[in-house]
Amino acid sequence: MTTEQLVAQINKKQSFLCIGLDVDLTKIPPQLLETEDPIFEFNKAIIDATHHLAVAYKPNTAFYEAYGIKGWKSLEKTIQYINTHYPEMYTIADAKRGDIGNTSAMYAKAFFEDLGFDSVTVAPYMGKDSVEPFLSFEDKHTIMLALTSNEGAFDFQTKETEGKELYKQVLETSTSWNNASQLMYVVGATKATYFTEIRKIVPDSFLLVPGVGAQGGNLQDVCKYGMNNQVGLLINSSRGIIYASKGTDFAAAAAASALTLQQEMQQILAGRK
Ligand SMILES: O=C(O)c1cc(=O)[nH]c(=O)n1[C@@H]1O[C@H](COP(=O)(O)O)[C@@H](O)[C@H]1O
Repeated sequence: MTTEQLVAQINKKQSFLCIGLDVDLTKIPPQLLETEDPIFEFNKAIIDATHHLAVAYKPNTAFYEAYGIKGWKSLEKTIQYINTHYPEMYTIADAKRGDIGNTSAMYAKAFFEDLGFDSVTVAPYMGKDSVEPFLSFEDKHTIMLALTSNEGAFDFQTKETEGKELYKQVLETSTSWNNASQLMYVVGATKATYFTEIRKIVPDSFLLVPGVGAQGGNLQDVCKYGMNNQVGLLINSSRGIIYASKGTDFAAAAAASALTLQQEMQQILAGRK
C-alpha cells in the first residue's frame, strides 16, 4: 500500500488507529482453546468486529513465534485473512529485524513477498546496509525504531554522542538513505514531549506510535505535538483493545474499546479544520 492510499483510508475512516494483534493464549477466552487454531479464531473475530474503526493491524511476530510452526501458520492465516477480506487495511509485521545486507534481504522477502505485509518494523543498530534491503521493495514501508516507548529507551537512544542524542542521529542519517521516502519511524506515546524535536527532523514521515492504553501514553499529547498535515500518525493499541473482555463478548468489547479511541481521533481531526 502506498502512503497516499494510507492517508486516503485515514480520511475516509476518520481514524488513525492501529490494532496490535499480540495474542497470548493465556489471555483469550477459554472456549477458543477448544478450536483447531485458537490464535487465528481470536484474530478473525477481532478483525471482523473492528476493521471499520481502524486503518491498520500490527501482529507482533513474537506472539506467534512463541508457539512454533503452529504459531507461524496462525500468523500466515491472519495476514491472508486481512488481505483477502479487508484489502484496504494497512498491515505491519512487528518483527524488529535488521542484519547484514544479504540477511536483511531475506527478512524483507519473508515479510513482504511470502507473507504479504505492507510494512515491517526494523531495528537500526546495524546501520544503512542493514536497512536499505527492506527499502528496495516498491510500495512497502520500513518502520525503523527511533525513540521507543519503554524505560530502556533512555539507556542508549537519548544519550548524546558528538553533542547529539542518538535517536536524532538515527533519524537524520536515515533521511539520506536510498528510498528514504519509504521509511516510517517508531516513537513511543510515552515520549510525547519529544515529538516537537522529532518533527523538526522528519516533518513529513509517518510515525508508528505504540504505548497508549496499557503503557500509559496519552493520545491528546501525541497528536498535539506529533501530527502533521497528512496526520502522519498511526496510533497502536494492543492489550487495551484485544483483551477488553475475556468472556464470550470479547470481540464486541474490543470493538467498544476501539470505538472510544476512534471517536477521540475523529474529534481531534475535526478540531484541525
Ligand atoms: O515497534 C513496536 O510496535 C513497539 C515499539 C515500542 O517502542 N514500544 C512498543 O510497545 N512496541 C510494540 O507495540 C505493542 C504495544 O502493546 P500494548 O502495550 O499492549 O498496547 C507491542 O507489540 C510492542 O512490542
